[in-house]
Amino acid sequence: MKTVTIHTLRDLKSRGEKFPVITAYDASFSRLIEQVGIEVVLVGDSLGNVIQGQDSTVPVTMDDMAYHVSAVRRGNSKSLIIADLPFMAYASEEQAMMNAAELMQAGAHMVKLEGGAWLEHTVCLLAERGIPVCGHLGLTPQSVNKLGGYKVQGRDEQAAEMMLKDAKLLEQSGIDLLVLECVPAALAKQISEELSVPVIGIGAGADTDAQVLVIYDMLGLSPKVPKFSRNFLAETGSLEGALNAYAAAVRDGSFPGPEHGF
Ligand SMILES: Nc1nc(=O)c2c([nH]1)NC[C@@H]1CN(c3ccc(C(=O)N[C@@H](CCC(=O)O)C(=O)O)cc3)CN21
Ligand SMILES: CC(C)C(=O)C(=O)O
Ligand SMILES: [Mg+2]
Repeated sequence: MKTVTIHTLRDLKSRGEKFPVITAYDASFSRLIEQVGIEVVLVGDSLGNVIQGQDSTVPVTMDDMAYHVSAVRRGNSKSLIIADLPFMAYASEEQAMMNAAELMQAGAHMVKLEGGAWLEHTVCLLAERGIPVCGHLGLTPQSVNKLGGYKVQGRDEQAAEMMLKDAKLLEQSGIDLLVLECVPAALAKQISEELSVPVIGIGAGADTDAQVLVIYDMLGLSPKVPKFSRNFLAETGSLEGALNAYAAAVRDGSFPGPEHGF
């Protein structure tokens, strides 16, 4: 695999080629991900759940994120590395710039933040300063206490319109990628079609430009695997086989199936 940049991903979208994204938190999995040629690695704040055993991503700190980003970067010199800015690390524009800089200096190529219109100016500031940004709409787990649980978002017409508007505003502000989590497939399809930046889905149907899964979920290691995931280790019997099968299934459109969506 050639070194992946944001331009590689735009080219894939313009050619209609779907690409896989997967989370990693350490150098060993990150090396395997490079070996099988998965274009994008997300150092997700889901590490709160799967590494630390927390019941949400809210307890995850900047120190936690920087530690795992540096490990993932050391294991992989080809994939594009996205790092989640954790809970309250981008509450103000000043904090967003300081903390994004820290994750970029730890080895990330892009930062991700959860939210819509309120992030308009933050995204502009980061983009202007040379930091690529990934947006995240739909189920935004850092707001679980406000949302009242891990629930599908954008079900009624008003919420769907709002999400489309937020997506367009984030694109105008300068995001280079967008994650849509737990949204109805038809809405994710529409947003993917109307944006020129690649849209990555999780529990968002088959018609986004890319898919992402938490690596421990697709290896069957998580105690509570969300319904949008699939156990690729059980199907293949090796870590390398599981990652290869996931990448192939995303690229040929066979994952996700209708049973993985809302
Ligand atoms: N291991 C793990 N996997 C994830 O995908 C994940 C994390 N952790 N932590 C951060 C967020 C939280 N996420 C979650 C967690 C639970 C559900 C869940 O229970 N979903 C229900 C559907 C709810 C509904 O129907 O409204 C499901 O049955 O999958 C979804 C996303 C996704 N992210
Ligand atoms: C589930 C993905 C999109 C994420 O944000 C994470 O792993 O933290
Ligand atoms: Mg996250």
